[in-house]
Amino acid sequence: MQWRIQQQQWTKKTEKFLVPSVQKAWIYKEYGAAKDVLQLDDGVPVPEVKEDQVLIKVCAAALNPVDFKRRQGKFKATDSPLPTVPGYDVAGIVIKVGSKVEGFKEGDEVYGDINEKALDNPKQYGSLGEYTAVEEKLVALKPKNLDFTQAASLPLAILTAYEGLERAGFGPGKSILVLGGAGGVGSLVIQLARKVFGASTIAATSSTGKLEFLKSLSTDISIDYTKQNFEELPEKYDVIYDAVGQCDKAVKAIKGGGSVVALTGAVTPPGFRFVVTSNGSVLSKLNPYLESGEIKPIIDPKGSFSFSQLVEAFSYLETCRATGKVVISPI
Ligand SMILES: NC(=O)C1=CN([C@@H]2O[C@H](COP(=O)(O)OP(=O)(O)OC[C@H]3O[C@@H](n4cnc5c(N)ncnc54)[C@H](OP(=O)(O)O)[C@@H]3O)[C@@H](O)[C@H]2O)C=CC1
Ligand SMILES: CC[C@H]1OC(C)=C(O)C1=O
Repeated sequence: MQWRIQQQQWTKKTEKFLVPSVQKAWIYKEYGAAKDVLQLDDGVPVPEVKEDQVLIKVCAAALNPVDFKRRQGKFKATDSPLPTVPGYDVAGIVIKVGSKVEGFKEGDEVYGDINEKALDNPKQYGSLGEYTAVEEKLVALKPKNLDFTQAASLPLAILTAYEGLERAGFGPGKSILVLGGAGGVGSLVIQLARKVFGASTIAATSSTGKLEFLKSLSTDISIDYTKQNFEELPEKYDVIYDAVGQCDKAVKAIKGGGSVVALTGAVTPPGFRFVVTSNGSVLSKLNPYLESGEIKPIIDPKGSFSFSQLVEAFSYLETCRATGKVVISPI
């Protein structure tokens, strides 16, 4: 039976929303390729709201590589049970709050990464559905100047960018090289390094066609990796932020005492790995930079993909050629 909310029913006085018991969501019941395992199901249960959670009517959701790596079974040892509704990044409207929620009310427009630990028992019911439940500590009020598509593009990537720079001890007057500067995380590392952390010099790598994009993000040095090997160039850096998986080369390009943030791939000392922790308070702390326009969300030039185009969207993300973020909107 096709189940849909014909319209949100609420009374202006109480602003109560009717919460359905089932929803339309993308699911996979086994690990595998997007075209083989993703199904659009209109009978998926709407998750119960726990006392510290809010229920969000999803307006937009962004894709991350962790979504496809998880669906491929790369983290099955610590995954939640199948079937899975994928999706970490969400932007939407709070329609129900748990009994102990203090920071949000029904009708609030919010955004966040719904999984506190990306790989440790991520939620079974993710953001690629009409509704998702998430702890209030993991979400923040949506920046006033951003639409839901722009807001959904940010959480996991900007939290990763910020946490990696913090862990590396990056700060004013320091130099950084960003490997993968055109990607979802890299494009935010460049912006945060400049606007929040006070970098002296920012370099980044990309292919030929994205060099101008890197410069638009404020890089001082834009390296075309199809023509030059960064590790063979004379410049050395206080921090190298590796969003590609080139830690073995990066350790040859740091200054004495420098560090390499290794998001993916093998880690060579003094490089280090971390797995992003979701945190609504960090998003709130960054909101002024977003609302002032100092930090800008980057949506891939293909634009957002519709809810029904999820398989195409993952196929594109899995080429590892996306510029900025791949977003699913509207939902
Ligand atoms: N440890 C953690 O907590 C986290 C880890 N990650 C991981 O970090 C990696 C990056 O994530 P994300 O930014 O979302 O990925 P994206 O899919 O957004 O990255 C795509 C970008 O990568 C660039 N790229 C690909 N190969 C190279 C290369 N050899 N040199 C320079 N740039 C390159 C592409 O530019 P071009 O087309 O010019 O090559 C493209 O713009 C992923 O492996 C992801 O799994 C992400 C978030 C958290
Ligand atoms: C081990 C890094 C893993 O964690 C996240 C969030 C990714 O995208 C990864 O590849």
